[in-house]
Amino acid sequence: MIIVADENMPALDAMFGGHAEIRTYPGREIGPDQVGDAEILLVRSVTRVDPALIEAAPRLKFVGTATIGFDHIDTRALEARGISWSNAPGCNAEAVGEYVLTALLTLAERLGVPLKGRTLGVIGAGNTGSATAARAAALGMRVLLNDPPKQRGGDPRAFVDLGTLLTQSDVVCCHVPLSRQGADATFHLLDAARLGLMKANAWLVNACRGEVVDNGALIAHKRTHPECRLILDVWEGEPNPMAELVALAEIATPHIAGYSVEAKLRGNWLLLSRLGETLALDEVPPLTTYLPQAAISTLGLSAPAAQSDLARVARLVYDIDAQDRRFREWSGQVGGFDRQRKAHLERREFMSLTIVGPAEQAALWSQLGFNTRENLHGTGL
Ligand SMILES: NC(=O)C1=CN([C@@H]2O[C@H](COP(=O)(O)OP(=O)(O)OC[C@H]3O[C@@H](n4cnc5c(N)ncnc54)[C@H](O)[C@@H]3O)[C@@H](O)[C@H]2O)C=CC1
Ligand SMILES: O=C(O)C(=O)[C@H](O)COP(=O)(O)O
Repeated sequence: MIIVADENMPALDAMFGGHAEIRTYPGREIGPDQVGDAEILLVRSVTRVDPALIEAAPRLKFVGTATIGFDHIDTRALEARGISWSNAPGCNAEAVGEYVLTALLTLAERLGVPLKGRTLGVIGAGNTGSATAARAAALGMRVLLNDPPKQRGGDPRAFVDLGTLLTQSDVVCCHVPLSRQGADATFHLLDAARLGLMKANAWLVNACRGEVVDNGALIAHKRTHPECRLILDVWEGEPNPMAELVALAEIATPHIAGYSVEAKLRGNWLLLSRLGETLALDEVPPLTTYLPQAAISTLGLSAPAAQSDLARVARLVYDIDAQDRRFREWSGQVGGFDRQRKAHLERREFMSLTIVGPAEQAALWSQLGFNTRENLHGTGL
């Protein structure tokens, strides 16, 4: 069995090595010339699985993308050839929720504002949107959800229309897939007119796909609404984002909101689970088999944490300021965006850190995603 895979997928040998021959390439370079005898193709979001690639792979049985988004895959062309495919739903939901939470806490600290009592609007209440919503609610934020497909499907949560969300939210977070057709198409969902509905000092977070927000219109909006704050992880025209927009963002990162160690391994592992029969696996080892020990695993708190303490702890796990600085240093250099992604700061999920602290805040830490156990003495470690 021959597997062609993106070289940026971790633990490929540990997971698939015993069952197949693995050939790896940089994701953007996987094309017709690399897949001639591939039976399984494992990719991430930067490989375009289009008709030309599919035609060049006569032995292809399965395409797996270790991501949630699959706008880079021509699923109709695969289905027409009878090739099965899978994405990895939910693999990076916690990572994205934690990225957004860390970014919000960091920006709030810079501006000296409380988050509690503010309204956060989530556009797209699926896995990543729900993970973000849960953390915002734990901070005491009022959460609004907009998701017409889920609302039509009978999801019992309370939803609002997009106009209501945009006019009422202090923070607007985008968590939709990129789609270009149909009633729910998201390409330029936030165009000039919709950006104009936001409060003048609203914060906008885009951690889904750059093209969901009209980046040119966003630049114009920010120029006329300097109080608006931007947290941007994704960009139109990746890997060449508009330098002007990078400079206007408060927090700018190179499409790594979903890049925790756990999320990347989970994405591969979900594909391994899908391939059990094809690879004749007796069993799929649990994900923990592949997880390294976190460098810092326990943190003791001697007093209830204020918002500034939450920010410090979040950044102990993931130093988003450092990621932002690095991105700006490299921004504009040829190949800089992809180099930044490859050399992104290693980041564990909050669950890798056990918080030992006052009992009254155990529920808060747990809702934010951390591991918790009560401080038995009530006064610290
Ligand atoms: N920056 C990063 O590293 C990451 C980016 N993403 C992006 O975020 C997207 C969302 O990820 P998940 O939450 O895991 O996907 P999901 O499929 O669980 O949720 C997406 C939600 O958006 C809703 N939706 C679709 N069209 C909509 C519209 N027009 N308006 C409002 N809601 C709409 C869907 O009904 C669904 O509930 C992915 O498709 C991917 O493009 C995901 C993970 C990491
Ligand atoms: O899951 C998704 O969808 C994402 O956006 C990925 O986290 C992006 O990572 P790469 O696939 O581009 O490495």
